[in-house]
Amino acid sequence: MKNSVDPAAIRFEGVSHRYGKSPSVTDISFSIQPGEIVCLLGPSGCGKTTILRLASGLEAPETGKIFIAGNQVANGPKVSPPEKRPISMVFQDYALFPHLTVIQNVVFGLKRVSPQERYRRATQVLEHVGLGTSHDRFPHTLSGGQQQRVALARAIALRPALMLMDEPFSNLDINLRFSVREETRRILHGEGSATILVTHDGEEAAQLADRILLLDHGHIVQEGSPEDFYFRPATPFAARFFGETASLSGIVENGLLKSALGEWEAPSEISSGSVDVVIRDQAFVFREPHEAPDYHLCFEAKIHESRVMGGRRVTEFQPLIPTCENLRFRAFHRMTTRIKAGETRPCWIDRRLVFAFPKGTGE
Ligand SMILES: Nc1ncnc2c1ncn2[C@@H]1O[C@H](COP(=O)(O)OP(=O)(O)OP(=O)(O)O)[C@@H](O)[C@H]1O
Repeated sequence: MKNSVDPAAIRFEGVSHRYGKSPSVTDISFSIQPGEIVCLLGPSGCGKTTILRLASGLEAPETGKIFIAGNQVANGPKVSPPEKRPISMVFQDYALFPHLTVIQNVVFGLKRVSPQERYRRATQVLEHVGLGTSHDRFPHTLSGGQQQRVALARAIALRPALMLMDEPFSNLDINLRFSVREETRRILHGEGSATILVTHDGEEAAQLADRILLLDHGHIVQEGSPEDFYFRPATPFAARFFGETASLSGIVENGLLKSALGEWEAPSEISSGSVDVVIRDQAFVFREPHEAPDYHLCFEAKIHESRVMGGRRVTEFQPLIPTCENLRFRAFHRMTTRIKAGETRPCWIDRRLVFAFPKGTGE
C-alpha cells in the first residue's frame, strides 16, 4: 500500500517480534528521514540486529507496521520480501567477492541497470569513496579500510532509499576506525540515503549519528542527538553508554541535591527523595575553570595516581572532604595537564556533567 504523503525513508509503527516464544523487540516506533543517519545502540542481545532484519524483510513482525519510502512492507506477519525493498546492506565482514575486482564487485549488484550505465555508476561511486584508481585490484590486496569503502560503494551504487549497516567497522584496526567512520559519514551525507547503523559502541554512535536510538531489553529507552545523550541522559544506563562515570547516592531536599561531594541546586524535575548521582569522569577539572565558573564546585583533592592512557591523562584522586574518606574518583583530562601522585590539588566539578535520577531509574 502506497502512502505518497509519508516523507520518511522508513517508519516503524508499534512493531513487536518474537523468536519462538521469547520476545526480542517490543512496541518499536520510529521514523527516519531521507539523508539522516540513525544509530541503533545498545548492549548485546538488546534487539539491534532484529530491528535491522525486520527492516530488511529477513524477519516478520508479530504485530505492527513498517513502511519504506511510503510503501507498506509489513503489516504484522504479512510482509514483502527483501528483494522487493529499496534497501542496501553492509555487513561486518563486507561480503566482497574475492575473485572479482573492485569495479566488478560494485557492478555485480546492478543487474537491473543497462551495461553502460552500470560501469558509469560504479566509476562514479568509486571516485566518491576515494577508490577511483583501484578499479582493477582484488579485495585481498586492499587494506581493511579500503575493503570497507568498496562494500560501501557497492551498497551506494544501488541508490537505495535506505542503507542498513550492521557493525560495519568492527573488523577494522582501531587506528583506522576513526578516519573510516568520518569518511563514511561524509559519503553517506553526500549521497543523501537514509541510514540505519547498528553498533554497541557509544563513541561510534556519537561520531556517526544524527540521531541515536538507545535500546535495552528490546525497548527504545532514549532517542536523541549525541549531545542529548552526553548532556541530558534519561537514565544512569544511558549516561554510562557515553563514557566512564562514577556513581554516588544522594538526596534531594529543599531544592538542594546533597551528596558526599557537597550540595548544590537540585535539577528542577526532581522535587525530593533519594537519588542516584552519576558523574562523568570529564566533570573533574584540575585547573581553574575558564568557562561558566558558576557551574563549578571546588574542593581539595589528594592525587593517588596520574598516567597517560589512550591520548588522555587519567588521574585517580580522593576528595579531601570528611564525607569522602573512603571514596576514590577518576578524572579524564588533557594529556598535557601537569599533575603528580602525592600532590594535593584544587579540583573543580563541572556540574553540567553531573546527573541525578530518582533511585532505581532505568538501571
Ligand atoms: N535466531 C534466533 N533465535 C532465537 N533467539 C534469537 C535469535 N536471534 C536473536 N535471538 C535473541 O533475540 C534477542 C535480540 O537479539 P539481537 O541479535 O537482535 O540483539 P543485538 O542487540 O543485535 O545483539 P548483538 O549486539 O550481540 O548482536 C536476544 O535475546 C537474542 O538472544
